[in-house]
Amino acid sequence: MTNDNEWNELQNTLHRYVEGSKKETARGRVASYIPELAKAPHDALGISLMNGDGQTLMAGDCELRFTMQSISKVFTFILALMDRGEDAVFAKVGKEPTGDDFNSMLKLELVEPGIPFNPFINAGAIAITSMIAGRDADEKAERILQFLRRVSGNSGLAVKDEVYRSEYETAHRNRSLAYFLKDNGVLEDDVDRILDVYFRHCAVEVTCSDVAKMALVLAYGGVDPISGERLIPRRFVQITKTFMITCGMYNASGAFAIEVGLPAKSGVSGGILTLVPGRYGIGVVGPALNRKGNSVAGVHVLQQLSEHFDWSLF
Ligand SMILES: NC(=O)CC[C@H](N)C(=O)O
Repeated sequence: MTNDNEWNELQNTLHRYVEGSKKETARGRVASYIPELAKAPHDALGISLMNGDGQTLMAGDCELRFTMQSISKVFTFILALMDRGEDAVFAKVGKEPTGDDFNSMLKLELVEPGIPFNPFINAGAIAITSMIAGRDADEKAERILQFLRRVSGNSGLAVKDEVYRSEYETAHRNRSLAYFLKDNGVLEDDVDRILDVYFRHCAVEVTCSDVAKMALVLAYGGVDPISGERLIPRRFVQITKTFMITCGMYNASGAFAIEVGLPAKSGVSGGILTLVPGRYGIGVVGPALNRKGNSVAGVHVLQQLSEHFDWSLF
């Protein structure tokens, strides 16, 4: 299928696929361990898909606003690589999946030298946040926000205060992880300051189209295909997309690689960032999650689309 034909067919079928996957939301539950997230609509499902000409297709509840949560980890990781370089980053986080839940601390104690297995589990992302350059928490958070605005092309992106506060007040597990990391010598700064920046970047509010645009830059190897500007070094995009395949859907990454076969990153607000290399950036939202913390209907619709359009890389 040529890309034009595929785009036309997507235009004709996207609504049908989203409608067909909506009933899957009944099999999931909206995250409530961050109390503010529990307010999200249980039965929503939306998708936005952007091509290299900047054309966008949208279907379902794509106007829904949600916080990035773990999707932000993709970009803090890239920013840490850009700030510190590969060697410094990989001195503090590993390159392997864990097979454990995203907020697990099991392997930090069990496996020497006690550094997080990868940058996309919570422990790894907290370590990465501590590497972002900046004089203080405000400057670090601001640099992350500016980077997200740049990649999304949306200068209006901002932190949703209610979600930030809600997580700040209830993140006992993340605090335990952070103190454990501090004790293992992984964190460079004060625990509370690092967590403050971490909660802020998790609480950046977006729509599916913002996520699709961010994904598009990764789909084009770090170049914004609309402006032609290189935003991220190619090597760092390659590393990031590899992690998206092996760890992006947490301990469901293997199943996702088999069923969908695309680099992806999910968040507990129900968002998924994924991409078809050299073609599309895709943003999905469906707040009802499966047991592993991934959008149940979001994964379903991507599975259907990948099968229909033969998108799997494998
Ligand atoms: N899986 C996620 O999206 C987790 C992000 C969330 N802010 C947390 O730290 O728990």
